[in-house]
Formats: sequence, structure tokens, C-alpha cells
Amino acid sequence: MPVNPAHTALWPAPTASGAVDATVHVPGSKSVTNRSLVLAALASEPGWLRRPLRSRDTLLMAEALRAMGIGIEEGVGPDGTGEAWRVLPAGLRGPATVDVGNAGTVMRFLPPVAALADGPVRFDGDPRSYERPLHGVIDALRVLGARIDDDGRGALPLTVHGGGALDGGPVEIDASSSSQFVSALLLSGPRFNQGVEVRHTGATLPSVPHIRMTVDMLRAVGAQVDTPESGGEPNVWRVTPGALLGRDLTIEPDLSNAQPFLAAALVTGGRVTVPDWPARTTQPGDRLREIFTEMGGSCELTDLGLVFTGSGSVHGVDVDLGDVGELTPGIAAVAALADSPSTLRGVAHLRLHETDRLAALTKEINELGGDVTETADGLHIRPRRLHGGIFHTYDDHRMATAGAIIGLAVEGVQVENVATTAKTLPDFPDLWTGMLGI
Ligand SMILES: O=C(O)C1=C[C@@H](OP(=O)(O)O)[C@@H](O)[C@H](O)C1
Ligand SMILES: C=C(OP(=O)(O)O)C(=O)O
Repeated sequence: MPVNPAHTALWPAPTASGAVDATVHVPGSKSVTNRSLVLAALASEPGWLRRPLRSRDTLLMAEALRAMGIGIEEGVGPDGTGEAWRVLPAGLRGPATVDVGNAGTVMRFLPPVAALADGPVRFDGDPRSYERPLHGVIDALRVLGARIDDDGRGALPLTVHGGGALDGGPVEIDASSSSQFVSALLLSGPRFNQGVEVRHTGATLPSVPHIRMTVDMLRAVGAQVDTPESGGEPNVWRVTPGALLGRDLTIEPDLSNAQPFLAAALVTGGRVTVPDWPARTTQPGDRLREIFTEMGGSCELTDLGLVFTGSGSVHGVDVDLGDVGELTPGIAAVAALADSPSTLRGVAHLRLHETDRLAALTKEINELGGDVTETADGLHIRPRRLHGGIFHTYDDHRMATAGAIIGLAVEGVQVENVATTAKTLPDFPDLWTGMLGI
């Protein structure tokens, strides 16, 4: 197989010459942008997304919806300011082909949308997408009335034979490998004839804030959703059938992508301000305020944004990251530079993310001289003096940013394929060097 030079290119991670002091404008949230696109596509009137994230995952989502007949146009927002996408809903069409790349949101949120199309929709993606769990969506859609051809593994590639409508109704799923199964069924639920009632039967449920994000965003476009938090049964979500409104929505900055920049303040004893940090949000990255404070920093939400200040010391933590799994690589990187050991728990499902993140973090940190061991559901990290070397990233954007964090404090770290950050943050290398004043 020909080697893509971008995948083997080495990026010398800059070391920080002193305490960073910078303001970093972090682009929009992947999770909010891709939910907004789906909800706007399913609405009964046009809508606007202002300041959408433009990255591999969101461009794949937009392209897939276009392939199914939705209009997504470039424009300026209704008040004439800011870049925006105008979304023009239309009858969902097949035949169509969808490239999911390695985007969990695309591979899981769109098969239910495709079930509403009037013809077959073929889903394919990167080799890794074939290994990521999808059975919760495939099995549930079959129970709800869809016809799907797959190779029997409960994974990509597959074809959803859209019939123009879907019965919907009650369904049981095991979402212990991904919260996105639940989000996927809820997002399209208002358009199913009977709506949908999703009952999670697994022992654990990761990334619950991401399900709250789905519910909040559904309600914001007029859907009626009953949840465990609103007095319903535990692990049961119910969406009533009904039309969705087209809204004018401004996308929040991606707080999980703010992580490496906040980490830079923590690791260098400096200060980083992230403008437009929302006062209230369902994004899991908001937990960084608490976790990075426990690790030695302090933060303040001001008119300028979130101001995060490092103290010069970095401490280890013992923390359950089950709700906020996507923060694990960045926390592991900081923990490797701390003055005491860390235990990261509740994240066994990361083995099925962009790569096996527990194995990848263990191997790459240890190859720089670290002392990390995998546990059944996380990592033990005992900080040691690290040395330079190649930090492999396995096509995982968060491995690349984790390597950059370590490189701040360790001379000679070379991050392989930093371009993989394009999955959710194509501007990363420029934002990073800009923050460091290079
Ligand atoms: O719904 C979402 O937008 C996401 C849910 C989480 O997935 P898992 O529940 O599969 O971990 C998270 O890790 C992913 O980055 C984004
Ligand atoms: C797990 C992640 O992405 P995905 O949406 O592809 O699951 C992530 O961004 O950390």
C-alpha cells in the first residue's frame, strides 16, 4: 500500500521557553456542529448555523447530508455578521453514498436519517471505522422497521434501504460501548412515525453529558423529550413525533479542543484565555475547569472568557473520566508531567475510539521514558523524567495534541502526523505556535 507522506511526517513539538501568556480563539464544537446539522436537516423550515466548525468530521457530515438532498449553503449569518451555513431541509433522497471517515458522529447519527430517505444509502469510511461499534444503531433500526444490509458484524460498511418513513417505537439497546447509539436514535426520533423510546440495558453508559447535549438541542428545536432527569425511568429516553423548527444557532467553541491550550498554561505555569467560554453548557470539556484546577491550576470565567492560570506545579489526580472520555489523552499527557501519580478510571470504551487510546497512550508515553500501565478501565501514570523521541498518533487527533502537550516540557518530542488534528481542529499547529509566540 502506498504510504501517505502526511501520515509519516514528523512535527517537532515546540518546547515552551517560559510561561505562556496568550488568548486562544478555539473553533466551534464538533459535537454541537454535527448535531446542529442533523437537526437542521430534519427540520420543517430553513435554519442557520453560525460559526460552525469546519473540520474533517463536520465537512463529512455536511457532505453526507447534501448527498441525501439537503441544501447546505455558505453565507453570512442573518444579522450580516460571522460566517455561517444556511441549511435548507428537503425530502431525504437515495441512492446516496456517505463517507463517514472515522467520525463517530457521522457513522452513528446518519443511519437513522438514511432510514427516512426514499432509497438506498451506502455507508463506508476509513479502515478504522469498520472496527468501531455500530451494532446498537443497526440492531435498533431493524427493530424500529428499517432494512439494512451489512456483513453481519454489526459494523461498517453497510447499506440502509430507506423506505421514506420509519415506524419507530420502543427499542432496547446496549450503549455501554458508545453514548452515540442513544444520541443517534433520539436525534431522528421526532421524524419516526411513533417517535422513539430508547431503553439502555447495558451495565455502564459512557459520555452521559453528550446525551444531555442531544436532549437539550432537541428541545431547543421544539422536540418533546422525556429523560431520566425529567422524572422518567432510569436509562430510558422518549421522543414524541413532531415537526422540528429551523433555528438560528451560534456554535460554542469546542471545549475539548480548548484542552491542550489550558494544559499549556498548567504545564508552563502560565495563563491562557479562551474567549466565548459558555457560562452554561453540556460540553464535557467544561469539566476541565474542575479537573485542571485539581491538577494545580486555577480559573475564572470573566467577560474576556475563561482565564486559566497555572501555578507552576502540576499534581496527579485520581479521577473517573467515564462522563468525559474524550478528555483522557490530554489529561494523561499532563499527568505524565505531574509531581505525583495519577489514576484515570471509567474509560474502558476508549479502546474502541479513533484508536485504542489506552494502549496508544501507554506505549507512546513509555517510549519517552514514562511509566504508564493499563488497567481494566483506564490508566495508572507514574511520572518519570521523560526524554525526546517520536510520538506516534495512530490517526487520532487527541493523540497528536497529547504529544504536543508533552513536547512543551520535554525537548526533542516529534509528533508523527500532526495533520490528523484536522479531524476536529485543522488550525491546531498554527494555534499552538501562535500561543507560544513562535
Ligand atoms: O456524541 C458525541 O458528540 C460524542 C460522544 C462521545 O462518544 P462515546 O460515547 O462513543 O465515547 C465522545 O467521546 C465523542 O468524542 C463525541
Ligand atoms: C471519540 C471521539 O470522536 P468520535 O466522534 O469519532 O467518536 C473524539 O473526538 O475524541
